[in-house]
Amino acid sequence: MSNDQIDAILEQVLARNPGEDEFHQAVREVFDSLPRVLAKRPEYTEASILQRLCEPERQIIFRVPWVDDNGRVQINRGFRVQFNSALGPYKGGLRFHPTVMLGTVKFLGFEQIFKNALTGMPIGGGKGGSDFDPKGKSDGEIMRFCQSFMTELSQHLGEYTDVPAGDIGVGGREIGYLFGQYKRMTNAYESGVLTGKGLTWGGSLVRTEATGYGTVFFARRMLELAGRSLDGAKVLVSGSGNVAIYAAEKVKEFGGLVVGASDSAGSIYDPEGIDLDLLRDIKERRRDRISAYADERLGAQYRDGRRVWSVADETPIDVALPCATQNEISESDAKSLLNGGVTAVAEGANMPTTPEAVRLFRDAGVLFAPGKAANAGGVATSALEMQQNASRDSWSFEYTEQRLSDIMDGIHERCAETAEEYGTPGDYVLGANIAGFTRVADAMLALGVI
Ligand SMILES: NC(=O)c1ccc[n+]([C@@H]2O[C@H](COP(=O)([O-])OP(=O)(O)OC[C@H]3O[C@@H](n4cnc5c(N)ncnc54)[C@H](O)[C@@H]3O)[C@@H](O)[C@H]2O)c1
Repeated sequence: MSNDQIDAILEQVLARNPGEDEFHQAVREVFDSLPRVLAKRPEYTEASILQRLCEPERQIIFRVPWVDDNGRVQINRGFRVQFNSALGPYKGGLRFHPTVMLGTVKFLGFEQIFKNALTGMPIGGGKGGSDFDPKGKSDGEIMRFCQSFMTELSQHLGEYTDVPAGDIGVGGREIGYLFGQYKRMTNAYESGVLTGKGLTWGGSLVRTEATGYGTVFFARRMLELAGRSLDGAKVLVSGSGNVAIYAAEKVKEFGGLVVGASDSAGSIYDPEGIDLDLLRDIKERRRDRISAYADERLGAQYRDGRRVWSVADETPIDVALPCATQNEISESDAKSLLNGGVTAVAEGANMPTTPEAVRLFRDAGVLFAPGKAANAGGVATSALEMQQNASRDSWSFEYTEQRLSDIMDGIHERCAETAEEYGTPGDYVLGANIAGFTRVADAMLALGVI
């Protein structure tokens, strides 16, 4: 397939999905990596694999009515995009955040197809969520919302059909309420229908830590191959949620110093290294803003409205781990990081680096691990949770963490080898896109035109 033909398909995808900028960005980024593989494998073009990949198998949009603590009826919108099931049941998280719209869910679902393929496990790609904002809601409101959301969604799920998990705004508490309502709606204790469950009711050890830990396992391997290490490295982590906290924890275990973190209101700089117990207490228990950290920790600064990457304007930084949300490293943030001496970036979040920033990093020779490879540890451990549920078993922390570490090394090898095979050694973006794409495309070819 020529570059012109690829561009023409891209134009069709953009025209068919107007206004979905993040979805456009995700598709464009994958397409950019594909000319060489499409030239080598004409059967993908003959079977219209690209066009089929960009059209979700099913998209569900539904009303979510619920009653708030003042007795008022509230309405939110729910989504589930079942994108591609060539490799297994749809698998991907649910995001509850006021910015969620169809294009957000489609971008995340599209990324998820390739990420899940890269893990080597039998899982397809999907994603869901709602524009519901959990911030400032009571437990009762969260529960009523989750119950209403699941009342509709339950019709479309099943351990062999579609298996959601958490994402931004959906943690253990929400998964509990969602699972409870699913159980009630179906009169079945179908553990394998949701992952991220509590440890006493079917969850897997290490699932909570998996995305953050996995990102750091990937970064460690990438640095190792370049003759470097996390030991003694100065690191910035964005966000202070699930992925950020456990990424920071693993960096510390490997001898790195995490000096910055953030939330959507601002960032903190702590030259002595972030006190993770304090951060976790503020974020996980008190559900407070990150500014509280600087109030309670001597020597730490709070930077209202500023991204954590601005810390690199003041002190040298070796590694950046964006773990908050999409497009959170702009071109000027990338310049700050480069001026601060950053040599490696690993994406814990999905698509956190804008295309302009990715270009700057690649031109500067920064080791760059794209999210669909670096943050695949979460979904991989979800697949391990499904395995444990299917065999009515539960594994130890050490065993599960070792499996996660092996899976991340495997993903790293797959990306590195593919980049090498296609003549761009060290290009993890191209390696991840092609390795993920070929695994799904081959399965789609085998399954016929469906
Ligand atoms: N949880 C998982 O297993 C998992 C797996 C793969 C990828 N991811 C991705 O990782 C990212 C974080 O997810 P999470 O599960 O940690 O969610 P979370 O809700 O636990 O945490 C999100 C964090 O990001 C911060 N944040 C949100 N919007 C922001 C903004 N505009 N600017 C700065 N900070 C902002 C929040 O304050 C919070 O600290 C998302 O991109 C998600 O899709 C999560």
